[in-house]
Amino acid sequence: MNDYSLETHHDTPRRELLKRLWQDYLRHHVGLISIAAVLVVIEGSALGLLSYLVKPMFDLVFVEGSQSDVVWIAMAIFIVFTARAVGGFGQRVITVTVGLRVVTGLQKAMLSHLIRQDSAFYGKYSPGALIDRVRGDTEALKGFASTALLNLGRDSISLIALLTVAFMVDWKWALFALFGLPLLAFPISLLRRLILRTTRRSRQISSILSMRLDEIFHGVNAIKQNNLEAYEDQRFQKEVGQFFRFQRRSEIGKAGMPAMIDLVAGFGFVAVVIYGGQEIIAGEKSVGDFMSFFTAMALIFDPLRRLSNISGAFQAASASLERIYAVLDLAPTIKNVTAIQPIPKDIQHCDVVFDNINFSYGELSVLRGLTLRAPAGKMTAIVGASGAGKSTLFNLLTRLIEPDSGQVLLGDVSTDQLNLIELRSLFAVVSQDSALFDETIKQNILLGKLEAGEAEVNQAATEARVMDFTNTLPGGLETLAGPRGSNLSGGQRQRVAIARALLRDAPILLLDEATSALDTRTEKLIQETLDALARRKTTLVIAHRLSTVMNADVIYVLDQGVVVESGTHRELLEQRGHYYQLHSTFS
Ligand SMILES: Nc1ncnc2c1ncn2[C@@H]1O[C@H](COP(=O)(O)OP(=O)(O)OP(=O)(O)O)[C@@H](O)[C@H]1O
Repeated sequence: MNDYSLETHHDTPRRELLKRLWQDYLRHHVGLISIAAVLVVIEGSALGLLSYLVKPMFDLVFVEGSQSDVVWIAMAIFIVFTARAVGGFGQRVITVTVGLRVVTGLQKAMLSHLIRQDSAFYGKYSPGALIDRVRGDTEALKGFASTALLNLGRDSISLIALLTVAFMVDWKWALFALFGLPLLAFPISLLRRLILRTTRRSRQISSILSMRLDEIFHGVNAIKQNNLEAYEDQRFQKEVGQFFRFQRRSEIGKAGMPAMIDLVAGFGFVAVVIYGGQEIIAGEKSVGDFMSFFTAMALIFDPLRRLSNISGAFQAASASLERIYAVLDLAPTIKNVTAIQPIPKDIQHCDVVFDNINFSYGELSVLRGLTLRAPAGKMTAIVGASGAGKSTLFNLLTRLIEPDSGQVLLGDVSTDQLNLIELRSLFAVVSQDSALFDETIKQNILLGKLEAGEAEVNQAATEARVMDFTNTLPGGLETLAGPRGSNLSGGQRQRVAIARALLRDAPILLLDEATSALDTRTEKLIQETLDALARRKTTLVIAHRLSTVMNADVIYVLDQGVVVESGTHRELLEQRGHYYQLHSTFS
């Protein structure tokens, strides 16, 4: 049983995550990374060379006053700076490019993975929370990839070069300056744990915030009509407060690392000034020695601070990486079997059969041993009280969900033996939720058949009475439908969805309350089109308004997940049972 969990597994070693990231994404950019590595060496060594040049500058130029040495030292310093500029620029461009490619690659992979998840998964996670994973977590990773990795290469090389110079000048001074660093191991490991823990929590809360915003913006009218502004405000403020607290603790942890390095550096410097100062006074060391050493040490602590920062940034990034791989590791339950059966050639002559279906949403039993047959090329209606399980039948047919037991058949082939894409291409669906996108009305219709020509679109739009209202719009069919079709009325949205289904021209038509939002006149006109279509296609209709199903060849009445009656309109009325009661109530 798939529980569709996106919980992260904190016991997965973070090294494993990095290894996967390398194999899946970074490995492909190994050429660019190698060039960046060379540039890193150039940029990183420049600081070492610079501090090395301080010694001749002091001893030969400032102390001895040698004019001839000024020129080569100045030239050398210029070359060092130029090399550093070129290396730094090239390295940055490459690292940022690789970072962006990794992040956009992850975003693409996450979306194509998520879009193929079972629809039950979307019942568990809100759009806002998923948007936050795809955008927020990958962005968090990008911050690490492009700045931290950039520093990692350059600063490690700088550190090595500068340490070499410091030890070359005087190894004892160098040890004095650095003696406190090993003492930092323990507090730093504590800080790293703090950062990881707090970042994990702040990423979780960030998902909740995105979900909340998504709900608020989608439901803004309901919020206003129910005077819920203050309630939503307070709830959001409380959650933002939590986010603030965890994020701040994480940032404090990150800031703590370089601060500790600074503190230890201070003690080291004091020790060198006292000890080295004595040696210079005694004439054992030159001022140039001291200045060269001092420059190297002063320059060491900058990269060292940044490197210690990386460790914190890595902890933060790994919290996002865990969340990204939790998505990429999720496997859908509804997928193709290994031995796929071909779609029956005579699909238009195949009955649609639900054979002894049991289905439940978790604990809620929805269908209980339901059996019904929708004859090929005929119109079958399914009626019954709200919540009886009618729409669930359509979801089973299109394999958005799977039965707990029993079979859905097309002719004598079980739908779970067919290729999912081929199976779904057999249906044109108009559902209660006529999903429209923020594109033009025409583009929304075209989603039924992307390759359709102008004439086909116009015909579908005319038959679905879309033209009736687009003719009065300045943009006509090119008018934008707005986010989720919000620029159109409920009835207009339904007409666009019907036009899309007509254009699709699939062998099986599924209409779930397809005309419920239309005025009586338009409904009657569209009903004629749909009735004509139903004569050529296998059609299943769900409707509360019984007037729309009176002409159906067979009507099934559902009650609490089972078929309680079936027959034509006339036969069912004569039975004086459930259908008769429904009919009397609504007419
Ligand atoms: N995604 C879901 N998760 C959990 N329960 C669900 C889900 N979708 C539907 N249900 C439940 O399953 C039952 C059947 O729902 P279904 O949508 O099939 O009913 P219906 O007969 O089409 O109702 P209506 O006429 O109101 O559209 C209902 O009790 C509903 O609450």
